[in-house]
Amino acid sequence: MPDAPERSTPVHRLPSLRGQLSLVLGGLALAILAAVGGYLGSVATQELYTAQQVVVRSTAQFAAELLAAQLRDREREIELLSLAPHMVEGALDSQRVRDSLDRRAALHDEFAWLGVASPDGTVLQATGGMLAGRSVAQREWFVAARERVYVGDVHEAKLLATMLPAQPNGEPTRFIDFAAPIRDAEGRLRGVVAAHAHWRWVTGLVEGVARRQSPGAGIDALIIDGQGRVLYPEAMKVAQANGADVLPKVAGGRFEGELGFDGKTYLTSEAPLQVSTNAGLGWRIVARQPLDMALRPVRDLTRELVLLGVLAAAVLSFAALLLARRISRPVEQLARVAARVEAERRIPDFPDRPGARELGRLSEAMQSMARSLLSTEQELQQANATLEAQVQQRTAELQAANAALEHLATRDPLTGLHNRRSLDARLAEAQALDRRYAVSNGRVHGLLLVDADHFKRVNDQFGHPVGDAVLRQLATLLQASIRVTDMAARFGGEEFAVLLPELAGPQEAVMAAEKIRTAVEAAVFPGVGKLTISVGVSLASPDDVDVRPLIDRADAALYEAKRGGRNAVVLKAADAVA
Ligand SMILES: Nc1nc2c(ncn2[C@@H]2O[C@H](COP(=O)(O)OP(=O)(O)OP(=O)(O)O)[C@@H](O)[C@H]2O)c(=O)[nH]1
Repeated sequence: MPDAPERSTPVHRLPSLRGQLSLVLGGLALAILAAVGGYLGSVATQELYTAQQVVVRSTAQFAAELLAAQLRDREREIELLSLAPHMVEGALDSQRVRDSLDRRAALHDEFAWLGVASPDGTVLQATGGMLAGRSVAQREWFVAARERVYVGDVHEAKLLATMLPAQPNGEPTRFIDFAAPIRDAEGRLRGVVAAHAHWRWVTGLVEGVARRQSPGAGIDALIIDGQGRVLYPEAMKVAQANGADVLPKVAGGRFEGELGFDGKTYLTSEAPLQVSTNAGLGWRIVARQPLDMALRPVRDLTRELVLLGVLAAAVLSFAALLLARRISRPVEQLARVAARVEAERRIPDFPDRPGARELGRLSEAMQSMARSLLSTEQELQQANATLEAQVQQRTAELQAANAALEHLATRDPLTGLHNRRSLDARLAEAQALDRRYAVSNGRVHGLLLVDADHFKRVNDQFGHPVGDAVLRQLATLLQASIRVTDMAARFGGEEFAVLLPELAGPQEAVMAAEKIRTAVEAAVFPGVGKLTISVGVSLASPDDVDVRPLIDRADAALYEAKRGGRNAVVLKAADAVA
C-alpha cells in the first residue's frame, strides 16, 4: 500500500507573507518602542521624582536658612541697640531713646513695638508711647533679658493686643520677642530693650519662600516647634489646638518622603531652624507638596511619551506595511508568472524590477528553471511521439510477421490453399459445431476429396514443373468454384479437399462437387490441354467419433469414382445420413 498523502493546509487558508511581515515588523517595532519608551519613561520618572524631592527639600532648607538669618538679624539689631551710647550712658526715658526706637520701628515694619524698661520692669520709653509706665516685670522676655540677649517663642499679644490694630485675617495678634540687657560701662544693668516682631512677618517669610521657590507647584511650608506643635499655618494650628491629628506619625520624628496629611499624600521634607541665639527655639520648617502635583511632570511626561509612542508606532507600522508590500509584491508577481508558465507552456515576461537582489536571483532561477522544464517537456513529447511511431511500426511488422507465420503454418506453399493441418483443424471445429447445432437446425458439414485424373501422365509427359502449374491452376479453379464459407485445401500430392459447412443435405454436397468437376472439365491447362478430376463426397455423421470416418468415406467415394471411370462425382453417405 502506498503511503497516504500528508494532509496539508490549503494555500488560501495560510496567512499572507505581507500580513506576517507586517505583523512581525510592526510587532517588533512596537515591542522595541515599548521597551525603550518604558525604560526611558521609568528613568525620567525617577529623575523627575528625585528632582521634585530636591525642590521640596531645598524649599524647606531655604526657608529655614532665610528665617534663621532674619531672626539673627533682628536679634543683632536689638543687641546693637542695647549697646548704643545713648542706651549705655544717657537717660533711658529721654526723647533721644524714644527717637531711636521710633527710627527702628520705621525701618522695620515687622516690629509692632519697641520699648525700654527699667531694671524693675517699668516701661520707660516705647514706640507710640505704648505701655509707657506699665510694668513688664513678669514677662518672660524681661526676666530673660536681664541676663542675656533673648529671642522668645511665638506668643499671643497680651497688653498690646488692645492697642494695636486687629490682624486683617482676623487672627489673634502674635509676636516673637527680641530683648537685650542694657548695661553701663561697669556692666551694671540699666534696663532692658525689647522689640515685639509680628508673627505674620515670620510666616510671610516662609510663605514667600514656598511660593517663590516653585511657583504654581502647590508647595507650602509648615513651622513646627520643638514640642511638635504647629505654629503655622493658622488653620492647622487651630485644628491641632482643637485636638485634631493634623500631623502624620513619622518614624524617627522626621518629616521626610511621602506622608499623609489629613488624608492627602504629600511629598515632604524638613529643615531645622538653626538660630545662633541662646533661645534654642527648636523650630523646624516642613515643606510639602501634594503628591499629585509633584507627580504632575511625571504624568505629563508619561502622556507625552505615550503620544509619541503611538505616533511612532503608527509611523513604524506604516513603514512595516510598506516594507512588507515591497517584499511580498515581487513574490506574488513571480507566483503569477509561474502560474502562467504552467498554463501557457511558454516563458512569459518576468518582473524586471524584483525589488531586492535575492528576489532578482529568485526570478532568474525561476526563468532558468521554467526554460529547462519546458525544453525537457518538449524533448519528452518528441521522444514520446517517436516512441509511439516506433511502437506502431514494430506492431505492424509483428502483425505482418505473425500473419506470414500464420500463412506459412496454414497454407500450402505450391497452391496457396490451406494445408492439411489447417484442414484438420477446421474439420474438428466443424464437427464440434455440428454436435452442438446439427440436432436443432438439421445441418451438417460435408467433405469433397478431389483428385486429378491420370496426373502421373502430365508429369511424365510434360515434366514436373508443368505438373506444378497444373496443380496451381486446379487450385484456382477449385477456389473459384466454392462459396466463401467453404474451405479448399491441398490434401496431399495431386489430391485436394473441400470442406462444406452447414449442408442442408447430401445433394447440396454433390452439386458443389459437380460444379468443381465441370469447371475443371471446361478449363484448358496451358501446355497440357484438357484434364478431368474425380470427386469423392461424404457427409458428417453423428456416429463419427472423430474426423477420420468422414475422410475415409470421402476417400472410399473417390476410389469408387476412379474405379467407375473417372471424371465423376461419387457420394459415400454414412448410414445415419443416408
Ligand atoms: N508435378 C507434381 N506431381 C506430383 C505432385 N504430387 C504428386 N505428383 C504426382 O502425381 C502422380 C500421381 O499418380 P498416381 O497416384 O499414380 O495416379 P494418376 O496418375 O493420377 O492416376 P489416377 O489417380 O488413378 O487417375 C505421381 O506421378 C506423382 O509423382 C506434385 O506436387 N507435383
